[in-house]
Amino acid sequence: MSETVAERQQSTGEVDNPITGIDIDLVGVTKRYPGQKRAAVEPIDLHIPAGEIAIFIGPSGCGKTTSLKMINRLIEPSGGKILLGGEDSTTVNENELRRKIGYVIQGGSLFPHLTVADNIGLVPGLLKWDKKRISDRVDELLELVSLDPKRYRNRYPRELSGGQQQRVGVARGLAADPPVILMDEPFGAVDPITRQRLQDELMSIQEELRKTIVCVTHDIDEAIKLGDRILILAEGAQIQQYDTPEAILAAPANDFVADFVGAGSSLKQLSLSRVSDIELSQPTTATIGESAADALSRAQTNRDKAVIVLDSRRRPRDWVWLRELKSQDRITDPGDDEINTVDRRATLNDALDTMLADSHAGAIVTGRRDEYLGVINFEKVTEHMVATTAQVQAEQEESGPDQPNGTQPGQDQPDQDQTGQDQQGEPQGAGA
Ligand SMILES: Nc1ncnc2c1ncn2[C@@H]1O[C@H](COP(=O)(O)OP(=O)(O)OP(=O)(O)O)[C@@H](O)[C@H]1O
Repeated sequence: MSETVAERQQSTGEVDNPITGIDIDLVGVTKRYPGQKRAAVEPIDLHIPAGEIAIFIGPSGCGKTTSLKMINRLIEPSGGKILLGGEDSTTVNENELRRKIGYVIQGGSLFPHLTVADNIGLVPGLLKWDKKRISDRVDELLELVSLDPKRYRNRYPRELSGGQQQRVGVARGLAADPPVILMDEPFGAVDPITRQRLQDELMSIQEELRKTIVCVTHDIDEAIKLGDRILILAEGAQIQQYDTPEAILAAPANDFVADFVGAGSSLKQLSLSRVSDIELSQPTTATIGESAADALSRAQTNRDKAVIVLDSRRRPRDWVWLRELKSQDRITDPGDDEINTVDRRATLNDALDTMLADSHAGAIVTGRRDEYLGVINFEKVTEHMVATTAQVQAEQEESGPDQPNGTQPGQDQPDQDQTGQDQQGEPQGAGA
């Protein structure tokens, strides 16, 4: 199995933030629902290292959600053991489980009659934190998920957009600072651009907090983008492959995986390229409140056609054409309007999507806590993609046509039973 970012950082000592997550181990875990002929989860062995994001993916009904929910005992296993940081989860009481595991589901699933603050403060309240501590924690988490506490803490869920509700859902999952976060299709209910922003934010939060995150998704691109490791399951939660996205794309373990990863998996390697691989341009910036004439004159000297407006914490708030500046006295705050940005960890595919939704032929790039970093340009992305495609093709020609089980990534597969029953390749990666 190839090395993950967390492993590399550990072995080289280049650790920015300490890991706050804990190991999760499934040992011979099974689940048979009453009256079920075939077990939903046949014995599964799995090790998820502390500080990593593991993504569960597989066809509908293969047992992803059941496997996830057994980790926080929303579903009781029929057999086997689940260890959290080496401790058997069946010996842990309910409050201790709440403290250890945060849970985030599609749409945020907020309580409609509670404010944002009360939704986020729910678990800390159950854990009997005092009011001041809960209130401070709510503000801290709203900042972390890029919602201004003053503006949002007293709103009700119906007063938020779908993406904002989902952010509050993430904040609620993080509220008691649990080492483990479980996410079930967390970004399934929002439009593609919001989905991409939420994924970026999750990666940014994870870089800071280094929890152990287990996430179920139906979207292979989301799995490739977010996962340190991807677990590909077939019916009965049988492990087909459990490895890094790079390793799975380069060498699918069997036909089932190759088929699941999908046609053009060599091209999918492009979605492994990140915004941070590209040199950013640095157009003129201006700060809210400063003289518009000063900003205009700087932009004209730099031969820029537009200016990026930052707030006092250097977060991008607007991208204005010079003609709009000419009618202004001061650089103004655009208010509630959200600006499209991409995180530096976003994939180039995401960056392209954001550019297409914008009229500037570029996308504003942000780093930790939404801080402005520069602009990624269309030409730079296409140049990089052309170079990467050429490299992937050259590597494929060099390695010849033989792939595991005679399958070439991207090659059309014969009709297969999605249950995996017709597959010849042995499931791999169990207990890896
Ligand atoms: N409460 C239940 N009672 C009986 N069978 C169930 C129950 N919950 C799930 N199952 C069955 O167990 C199997 C696994 O279900 P699970 O929800 O874990 O799959 P999944 O991979 O998450 O599916 P999806 O991607 O469609 O959400 C399915 O065959 C499902 O019908």
